[in-house]
Amino acid sequence: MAEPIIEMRNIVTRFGDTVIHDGVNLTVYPGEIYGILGESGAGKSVLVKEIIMLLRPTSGTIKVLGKELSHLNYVERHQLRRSWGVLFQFGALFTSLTVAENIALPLKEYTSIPKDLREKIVREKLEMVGLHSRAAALYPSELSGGMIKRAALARALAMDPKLLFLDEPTSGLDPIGARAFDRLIVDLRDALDITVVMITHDLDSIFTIVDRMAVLADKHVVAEGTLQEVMATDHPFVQRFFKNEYISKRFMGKIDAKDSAGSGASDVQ
Ligand SMILES: Nc1ncnc2c1ncn2[C@@H]1O[C@H](COP(=O)(O)OP(=O)(O)OP(=O)(O)O)[C@@H](O)[C@H]1O
Repeated sequence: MAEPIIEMRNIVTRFGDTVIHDGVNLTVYPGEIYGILGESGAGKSVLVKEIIMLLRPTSGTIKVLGKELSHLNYVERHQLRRSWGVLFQFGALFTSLTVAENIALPLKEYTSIPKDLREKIVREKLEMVGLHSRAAALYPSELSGGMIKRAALARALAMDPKLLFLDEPTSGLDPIGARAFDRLIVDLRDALDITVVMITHDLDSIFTIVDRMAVLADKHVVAEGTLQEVMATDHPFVQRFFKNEYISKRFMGKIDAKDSAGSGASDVQ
């Protein structure tokens, strides 16, 4: 198997006396769409913030792209940050900037690319996420929910990242928009050869586009692996989350289809 692109080992996270993670381990491999699942408050966002260096764990080690985060100096941290894009929940676009200005922001902040080239990159990224070039001049308040997500995704892709972090990417979208966004994630992964880590509660996404996942509960990763591996775990949260009749009826056909295809999640729509 390839070298992991992200490795978390024995992560402990405490805020004051409150323990959020008590020995979390997970491994993400290149090219995967990796899901992080768990109840509200389980510590999914904190875990991702630790990977992208917005928070430091109390103890434990995190390796991203072969680099151990706690060993990096200021310049190395700055360089590593350029290797990923992040789509926060609700898009988090700057409301006072147009879509084009939002997408160009990381390019302005991290590079000295001239304005005309920046504009070309913005056009490219808009096309990549399926937005019309007319969207460039619009402000976030003029966009639909789906367009905001796509614009925020375009901004996350501005620096040609190797890794993409998505926080509940389909939340707030209608079912058709959510499935279209799932397809976009798979297409981008395939076309750009990126690794995607996404926090999600969306069963459709979990059953159709996630390759491997970690389930956070009781301050630990209680299950990690493919859907079949995770569903074989008898932890009560996993049982509650996956094993009820509604889910079985709705999704079992899809599991079989994925199994018989014998390959990646993009086989199943
Ligand atoms: N900077 C912080 N300082 C103190 N406590 C924090 C901080 N960030 C998060 N927490 C706490 O850590 C716990 C886990 O939060 P986190 O946002 O990671 O949960 P989550 O699993 O992502 O939940 P949700 O699905 O609701 O977004 C929560 O109890 C939260 O209040």
